[in-house]
Formats: sequence, C-alpha cells, structure tokens
Amino acid sequence: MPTPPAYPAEPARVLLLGFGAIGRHVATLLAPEREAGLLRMCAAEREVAAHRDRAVPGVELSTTGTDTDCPTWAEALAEADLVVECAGVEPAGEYGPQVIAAGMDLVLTSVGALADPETALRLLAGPGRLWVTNGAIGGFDVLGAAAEAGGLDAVRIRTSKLPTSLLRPWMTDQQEAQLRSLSPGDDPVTVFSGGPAGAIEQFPANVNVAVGLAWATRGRADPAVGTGAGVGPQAGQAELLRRSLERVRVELVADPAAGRSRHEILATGPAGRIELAFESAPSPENPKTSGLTALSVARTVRGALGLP
Ligand SMILES: NC(=O)C1=CN([C@@H]2O[C@H](COP(=O)(O)OP(=O)(O)OC[C@H]3O[C@@H](n4cnc5c(N)ncnc54)[C@H](OP(=O)(O)O)[C@@H]3O)[C@@H](O)[C@H]2O)C=CC1
Ligand SMILES: O=C([O-])CC(=O)C(=O)O
Repeated sequence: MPTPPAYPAEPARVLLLGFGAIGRHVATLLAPEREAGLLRMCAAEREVAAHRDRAVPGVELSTTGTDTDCPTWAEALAEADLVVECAGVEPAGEYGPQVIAAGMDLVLTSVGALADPETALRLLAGPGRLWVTNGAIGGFDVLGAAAEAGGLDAVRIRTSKLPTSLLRPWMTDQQEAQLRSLSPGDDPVTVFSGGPAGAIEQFPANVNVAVGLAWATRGRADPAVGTGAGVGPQAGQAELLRRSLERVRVELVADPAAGRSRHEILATGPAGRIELAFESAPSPENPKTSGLTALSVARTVRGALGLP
C-alpha cells in the first residue's frame, strides 16, 4: 500500500512578499488549503494602509515599510516557513537573498532577478532552497531534459503584448508616442531583441519568462568534470545559468492585435525541434499580467510545502 503523504501537524506559515495582482490571486487559489488548516498566510506590502480596503479573507498583513499597526517584515519573516516573492525584480533582489541566508525556502516569481549574477549566486547559496516558478510559460520538463542531455543548440522566445503594457519610464516621448499610437490593424513593433539579461533590465515586469526559460534550459554539469576547478554547487548552477542566459534569444513585440499576452518558444538542437506557444487568460486582478503565473506559483507553493 502506498505510504500516505505526511501532512504537517501544524499549518505551514506562508509569507507573501508583494500583494498585488499575482499575490492576491495566489492567496485566493490557496484559500482551500487555508480553510483546511494546512497553511496560514501573511502578506507583506510596503504601504499596508493602501491595501486594507482590498483585504483577502484569512490573509494577515505586514509591512516592509513604515506602517506601525502591523508586524514588520522582520517580525513576519521570523514567523514564516516559506516566503513567496511576487513583488518585482528589484524587491526580489533586495529581500530574496536574506530569506535564503536565514535558511528559509523562497518561491521566486520575479525570476528575472536571476539575470543579475551576484543576486543569482546569493539566491543559490542556501541554506534555504530556491523554488523557481514556471510562471506564465512551461514545457520545462521536456526542455530541461533536452538541455541536460546537451541536446539544445538554440533557444528562442518571442513575447507579444499589448503596446500600452510595454510603456516604461525610461522611454523617450517619441517611443512612448509610437506605442500609444498603435491600433489594431497596424504592424507589430519589436521593442527589444537580444538576451534575457538586457530584456529584464529594460522590461522588468514583462520578460521574467525569458529568464525562466534560461533557468529551465541551463542543463547540468558533467558530474565527472563539474563546471570548472574549485567551483562549488551554487557557483556551478550560477555558471550554467550564465551560459544559458547567453544562449537564449528574446524578442519582445508590441502587438496592437494581441488580445492576450503570447509567448512562443522555439528550441532546436540534436534532441529535436520543440515549439511551444502560450496564451494565458488575463489575471482576474490585473489584465496586463497572465493569469497562468499565479496558477504556477500556487502549484510551486504546494510543491515546496509537500501539499497535495
Ligand atoms: N515568472 C513569470 O512568468 C512572471 C513574473 N512576474 C513578476 O511578478 C511581479 C509581480 O507581478 P504583479 O502581481 O502583476 O504586479 P503588481 O504590481 O500587481 O504587484 C506587485 C506588488 O508588490 C508590491 N511591492 C513592490 N515592492 C515591494 C516591497 N519592497 N515590499 C513589499 N511589497 C512590494 C507592490 O506594492 P505597491 O502597490 O506599493 O507598488 C504591489 O502591490 C512582476 O513585477 C514580475 O516581476 C509577472 C508576470 C509573469
Ligand atoms: O505575464 C506574462 O505574460 C509574462 C510576464 O509579464 C513576465 O514574464 O514578466
């Protein structure tokens, strides 16, 4: 007879970093687990006062900011078993490494944080474990298998989004006006073409998937050789990721006809030709974000906690 899964005696304490579109959706998706007493949830925001009117039942609030009527980030972290980052690339880089260093597991949604080599090393350094969510894309079982066997030579991702969801503060008035003027029927405009690190620097809220793809296709070190003399496990993983970030090519397209965000992946090599396309329903909390991301994060959380 199979051994029944070992459910924790106490509810697992999950701390969300960021309670925006993805955080709220994840909290809603995990409501059955909360109601079944399998987990408790707290969400850290930088301005809790601004979030009180959008409370999700059963989720306590804490702050990375200066609110005084709720637990601080440090107090909430001390009570947590698992941290789930869904705040953005910058806060992921700011808070993620301290979570890992404290020996706590971290689910990373802003996977783009891994494009910074120093942050990647710190996120991989342990003793806490890093759980990298698939986010809005997937197929990573077959892509990972092919990459681990050295079976991929080229990996590409083409992401198409509505032009106005690609507006960024660094854009010139002319670039902004071009994106705003695109209307259905106009040709799509490529706004970025290059590697995932450059893409995430310019579009931190739009191409986490590209860094996620690089992570998924980093392959593995030859156990006999490692990744280089004297390279420890986390440095080895970081080096594999660095090479993978150089291999992945990204195209980001402003498409006035894109009703939904679309991610097209093409990976080729001795293992074969793998083509994948993803069009997610919009997030119920924010139509600019793919709803699939929160579904992936909820699944990653269940996996990290060993929940069914
Ligand atoms: N892996 C993937 O496939 C995908 C990953 N993502 C990543 O997920 C992130 C979140 O997406 P989404 O939920 O749609 O974004 P939102 O902007 O809706 O939510 C982000 C929330 O995080 C909060 N936040 C920002 N900085 C901090 C901080 N220092 N401390 C506490 N809270 C903070 C924001 O607060 P405030 O209101 O104060 O700004 C906001 O409430 C994206 O930025 C992106 O990096 C997104 C889509 C796909
Ligand atoms: O939501 C999406 O479609 C993907 C996205 O923004 C990201 O990867 O940052």
